[in-house]
Amino acid sequence: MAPPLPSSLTSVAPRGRRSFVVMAMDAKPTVLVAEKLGAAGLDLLKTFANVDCSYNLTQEELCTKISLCDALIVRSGTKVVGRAGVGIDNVDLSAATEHGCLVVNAPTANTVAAAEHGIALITAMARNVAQADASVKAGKWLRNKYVGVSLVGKTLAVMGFGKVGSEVARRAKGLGMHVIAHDPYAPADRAHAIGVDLVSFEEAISTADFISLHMPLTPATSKILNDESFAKMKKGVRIVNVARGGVIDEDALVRALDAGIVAQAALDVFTEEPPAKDNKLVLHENVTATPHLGASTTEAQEGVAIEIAEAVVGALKGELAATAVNAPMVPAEVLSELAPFVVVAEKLGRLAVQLVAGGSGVKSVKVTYASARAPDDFDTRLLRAMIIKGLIEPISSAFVNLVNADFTAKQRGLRITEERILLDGSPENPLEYIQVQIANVESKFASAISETGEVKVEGMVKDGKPHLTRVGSFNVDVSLEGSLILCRQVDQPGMIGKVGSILGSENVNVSFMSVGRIAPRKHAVMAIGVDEEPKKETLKKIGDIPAVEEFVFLKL
Ligand SMILES: NC(=O)C1=CN([C@@H]2O[C@H](COP(=O)(O)OP(=O)(O)OC[C@H]3O[C@@H](n4cnc5c(N)ncnc54)[C@H](O)[C@@H]3O)[C@@H](O)[C@H]2O)C=CC1
Ligand SMILES: O=C(O)C(=O)COP(=O)(O)O
Repeated sequence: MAPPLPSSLTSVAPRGRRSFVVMAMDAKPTVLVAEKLGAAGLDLLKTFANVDCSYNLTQEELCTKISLCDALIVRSGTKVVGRAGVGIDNVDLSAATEHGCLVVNAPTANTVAAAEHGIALITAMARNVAQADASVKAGKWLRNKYVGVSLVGKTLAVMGFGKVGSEVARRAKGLGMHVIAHDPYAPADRAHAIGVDLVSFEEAISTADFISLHMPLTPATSKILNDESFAKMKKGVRIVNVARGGVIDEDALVRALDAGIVAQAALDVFTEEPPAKDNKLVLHENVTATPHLGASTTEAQEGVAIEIAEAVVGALKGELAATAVNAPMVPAEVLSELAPFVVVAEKLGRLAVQLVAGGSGVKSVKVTYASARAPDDFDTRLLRAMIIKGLIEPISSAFVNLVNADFTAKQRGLRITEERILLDGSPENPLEYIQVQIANVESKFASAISETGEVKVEGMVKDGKPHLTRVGSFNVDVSLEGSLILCRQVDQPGMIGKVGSILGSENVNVSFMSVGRIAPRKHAVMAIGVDEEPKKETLKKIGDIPAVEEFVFLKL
């Protein structure tokens, strides 16, 4: 599991309301399990949370209950988040993302079960097992009617060479089938390693005796088997679907079955589940149907229950779930390495936006990462999300986290451009410094405007702590903790003492102080870290010191 991150990063509860997967660290969280989940997973959840198992809820009941819960676990029968299975097509991901709600799934524990069911359907279909069984039970003995076809030497096209598809391919090889696969995104060497050739869509569907579907349902795969594709298939082809009903145009399949293009189909999934009683496909004599049983083995359900329970508990504890569907996957090593920079990133965002006085709005932000690492070795998504959080939260009621940062920025018309500066030095350290610049704005603190006209702040990690190292064109060095007073003054002796004594007399503790200047006896910028927020009158006293030209108070 990934190490805990600062809770500001992983917390996915919109302010003032509880959410599906939320870090309510104060009380024991409540997990609503809305569909049947294996006992092992429930036990695991109970070690950490209150578990409410409420099945068959109406939409209204579900909505009422969700508002009181911290996490929700569903399977495929629910329209609404931890998905105890692979397919997340029953979760409105954009709505979840928009509300900063983390969606996690259990992507691996039912893979073998789904692959085994695919193989079961291929073999059962080839030998008419379901139809023959029904006829024997009806008192018939139709040995000639149910002559089947052999699998050995036949070509199987696996459409979607992912987790399930590759396991089906491996098993079909064991049955003596010639296996080809179509998957525009799968690495060819992974296919070659098990003796499978990756081919084009056209080649796969036109040369196969059996076609087995294992791709996710996406806009690109919706009804990918349709009248046009059936027309290109070998007469007598057999189709298996344990992926999602929507990848087949079901009316077109009925037509292809009636026309004899498709000899048989074996379907575990349907566009509408359960299908209507008079569904022509289900009732077709050459179709074998199962009620979405791909993941339904005792072993898979136990595995899925544990996988989702671990993911939900991890998310509730503030760990970034490795199986998060709508947040960038950040490997554990990268997470722990970047953790201190995550704080710098958020604080720089907060500082930069508080320095803005007006102008054409905060629209264009440039982030520069200076690192000795090659750009390919350095993933900035996490840092970018935190800068966005820092930029947006002080000026809005929005709650920004890793899940919804990019979305929220886009929605607010905030354009973030990223640049990397490749430094000489040791790539062991992921990052030297981060710089945040906001263009086309005026600043409350004129000295924060750089030579090129942007509000500019720069920070780095020193001794594991976040530091502000540059404001505008002034170098400073102040730890980014508590709050900050930035003050520009004429560079002359006694200034630190004067400001320090005003703060001291008002019982405001100074945690850090640093002065940066362009040249001796000209202008200097003093950065003062304070533990308490000074009263307005105290700040006014600082402003009234004759040598002080401008100052600003900033909350970190
Ligand atoms: N019937 C059941 O109970 C179960 C169904 N499933 C379903 O099986 C499907 C596959 O699951 P996994 O293998 O775990 O997913 P996966 O993500 O590991 O594999 C999907 C593969 O499809 C490929 N793909 C995407 N677009 C494609 C396209 N246009 N043409 C061809 N390939 C394309 C991807 O590159 C990927 O390799 C999913 O739809 C999942 O929901 C999974 C488990 C149980
Ligand atoms: O994991 C998947 O994608 C499945 O289709 C399994 O669905 P289920 O959890 O059995 O309702």
